[in-house]
Amino acid sequence: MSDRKLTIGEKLSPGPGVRSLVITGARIVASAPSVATATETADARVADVVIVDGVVTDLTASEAPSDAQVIDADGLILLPGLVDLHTHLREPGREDAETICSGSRAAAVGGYTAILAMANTTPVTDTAEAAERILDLGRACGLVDVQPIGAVTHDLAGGQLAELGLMHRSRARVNVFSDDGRCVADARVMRRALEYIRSFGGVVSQHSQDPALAGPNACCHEGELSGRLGLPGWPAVAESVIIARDVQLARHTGSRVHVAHVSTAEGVDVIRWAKAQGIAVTAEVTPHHLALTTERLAGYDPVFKVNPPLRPIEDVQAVRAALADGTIDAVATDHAPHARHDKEHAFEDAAFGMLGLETALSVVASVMVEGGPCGWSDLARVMSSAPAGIAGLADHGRPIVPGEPANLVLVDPAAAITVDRSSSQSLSRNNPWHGEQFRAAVHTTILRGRVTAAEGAPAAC
Ligand SMILES: NC(=O)N[C@@H](CC(=O)O)C(=O)O
Ligand SMILES: [Zn+2]
Ligand SMILES: [Zn+2]
Repeated sequence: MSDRKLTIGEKLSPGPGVRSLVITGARIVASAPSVATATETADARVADVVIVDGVVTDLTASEAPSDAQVIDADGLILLPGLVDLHTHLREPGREDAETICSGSRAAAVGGYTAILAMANTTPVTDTAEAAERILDLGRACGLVDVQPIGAVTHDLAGGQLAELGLMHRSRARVNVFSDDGRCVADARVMRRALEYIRSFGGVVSQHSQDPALAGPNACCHEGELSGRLGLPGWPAVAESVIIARDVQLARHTGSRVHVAHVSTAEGVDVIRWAKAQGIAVTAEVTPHHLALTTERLAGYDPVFKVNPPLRPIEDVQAVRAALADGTIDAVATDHAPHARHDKEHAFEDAAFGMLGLETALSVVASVMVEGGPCGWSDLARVMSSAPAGIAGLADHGRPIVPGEPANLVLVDPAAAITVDRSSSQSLSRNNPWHGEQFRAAVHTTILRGRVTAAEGAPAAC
């Protein structure tokens, strides 16, 4: 093994001849079982990781090829690369807000090795051709595996089913379907979609929000604060009634439902009940619903306008507890970039959504690990292995052992960082964490043995 340490520049452009990499001295963390254990010290061990041709080949540096490049990971934690079930890239249609490349750069910097691209682009991803195009653009960029999500209904209109089977049988192998941004509100349409995708083990990721209960102008959690601010409110029950309906449809059809961005204690209660019945339901929560409360809206800053809305502390506590006990399976960012001219308006007129890819790990570590109920192995479960399993991504979220693809992230648990929206890789600036300080941060991201980002800088794509 070479004793030459890499400089950042070398990490970012390893050169054509480099086929092997050694990570020395990292604490290797395996994904925990489904309930928070906070036992990361017990189930982690310090070892070296040898990677040849994109695959982990050994856990002893002495077995590394003599020309291997070295990452000194003393003091760092090595996790399986993160997987995001819920990313909005704005290509095609709104490349001023995000492209597949800029979103891929943000994902790599955020520790992600795979992201699922939501279907609400212009045009909508509702055909096999559209899905393959996203797959191909993601591959051309090459910093993260971009897996398209297919729409449930044609043009997200809620009526006619999209080309579910053709999208699944295409090169894109679409497995997750969602009309996100809109709820599949018609129970009959939802039932047909679930019946259809059951044949190939697909899943519907539902934006659970009854449109009649939520109302067309709602933009704030319905409660004391919405009354005080004079903003149209959005009741928690609009979320829980759809989750209740959908878990019954999942049971009836024998098919699989995934609850996108669950945000309420009532929603969590229904999911907990459904899981106890053995119904095939999974759920995700966003970093912002784990960390921020509705009080942030007091200044009418549109950066905090998001769908579903930020909720009161009781809901925040409920989603944290549910993530720790396995009721909520995964963290997903709902990274929703918006151009300035769509976001910088009076609160009621601004677009919904906030950035998330670059800050997710730091936020989740601060809320759930540092002083929270979880260990790093739980974080690996909820941000990597569980979402990979839900989406059916076989090469991600894997244990860090010989024979597995080297899709990895190194985390510095003691890095003091201050978020600066101007240094984001995203083309948009709607970052709700601007100015916030965090302790843990992504250090290096590795996709199939290639360093895709190091210390905040992405590799060339
Ligand atoms: N989350 C948001 O607030 N916005 C999303 C749509 C969505 O997920 O609801 C978007 O596409 O901008
Ligand atoms: Zn949504
Ligand atoms: Zn979304």
